Amino acid sequence: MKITFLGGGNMASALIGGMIERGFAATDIAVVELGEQARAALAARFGVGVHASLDAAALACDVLVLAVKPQQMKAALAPIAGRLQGQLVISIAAGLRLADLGRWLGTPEQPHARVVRCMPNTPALIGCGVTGLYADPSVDEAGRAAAERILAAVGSTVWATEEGQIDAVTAISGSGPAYVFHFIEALESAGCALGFDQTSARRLAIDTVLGAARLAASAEDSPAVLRQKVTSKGGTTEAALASLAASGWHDALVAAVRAAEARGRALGDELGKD
Ligand SMILES: NC(=O)C1=CN([C@@H]2O[C@H](COP(=O)(O)OP(=O)(O)OC[C@H]3O[C@@H](n4cnc5c(N)ncnc54)[C@H](O)[C@@H]3O)[C@@H](O)[C@H]2O)C=CC1
Ligand SMILES: O=C(O)[C@@H]1CCC=N1
Repeated sequence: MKITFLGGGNMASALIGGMIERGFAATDIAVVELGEQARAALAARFGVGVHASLDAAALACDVLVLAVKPQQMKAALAPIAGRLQGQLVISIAAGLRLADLGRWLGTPEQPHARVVRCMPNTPALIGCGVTGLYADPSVDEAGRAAAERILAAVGSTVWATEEGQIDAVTAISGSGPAYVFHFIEALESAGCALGFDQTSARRLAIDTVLGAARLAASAEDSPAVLRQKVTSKGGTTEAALASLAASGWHDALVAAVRAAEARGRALGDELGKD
């Protein structure tokens, strides 16, 4: 399976790194990237083929992964509109809808329908991603299996039953690593405020998140039960959780995820108008 990435930035690098780690051949992967330095870095880091434009060589693939920013997508696809020959297209762009991508990839009379909309996340780089997928109903079983094979190489996968759920996946797990990194930053600052040097505070913060996530993933207990097991009556955790509750932490996070989902839908509305 020959795979071409359109756009070789953060997310494409995370996917390519994870795929190669899991046994995909670098010689089966090509990247179309505008930035000269980025192209050189991708070739040196992963050994993949690089192209400055979506020329015929880059288009000679089975799967085209769309990995430019949503705002860059329409212009990036203009040179190939109507030129695809049945390739499976996988879009990882936030917000952009299948109907609009199909129009931009094909012609107004004949949109390209063989498109799967996906939302991975950056831990894909170390094989620990999670991706939501939704396929246009016309995508056949082989197309779904190909998309699944690529994304499952870099983490777990969840198929959505309707396209709108991809905006929710974007808000939960696509953007989610940023929420967790922000949490780590805050725990690290607290460690520094309580007298640790930054290196030690960071170690305490990161290993706490890592250990708790691994425990949550492996234990039979729910996260709520695991939390209760840490929280001794009249103890330190209870004091911390009461302080978090008083500051509206839980509702603030739910509101943040809702804001991300709304932004995804708004991006689809704004950019799909063209
Ligand atoms: N960063 C993240 O955590 C995630 C990002 N995404 C989606 O992935 C997509 C890419 O995001 P990032 O990698 O973060 O952005 P990025 O800005 O790091 O990468 C985009 C790359 O595309 C290149 N590019 C722009 N126009 C081009 C064109 N016409 N031809 C070839 N290359 C072109 C840019 O030079 C840049 O290197 C976005 O649509 C985003 O919504 C999805 C999941 C997570
Ligand atoms: O912030 C964004 O729009 C992209 C989509 C999910 C993660 N990063």
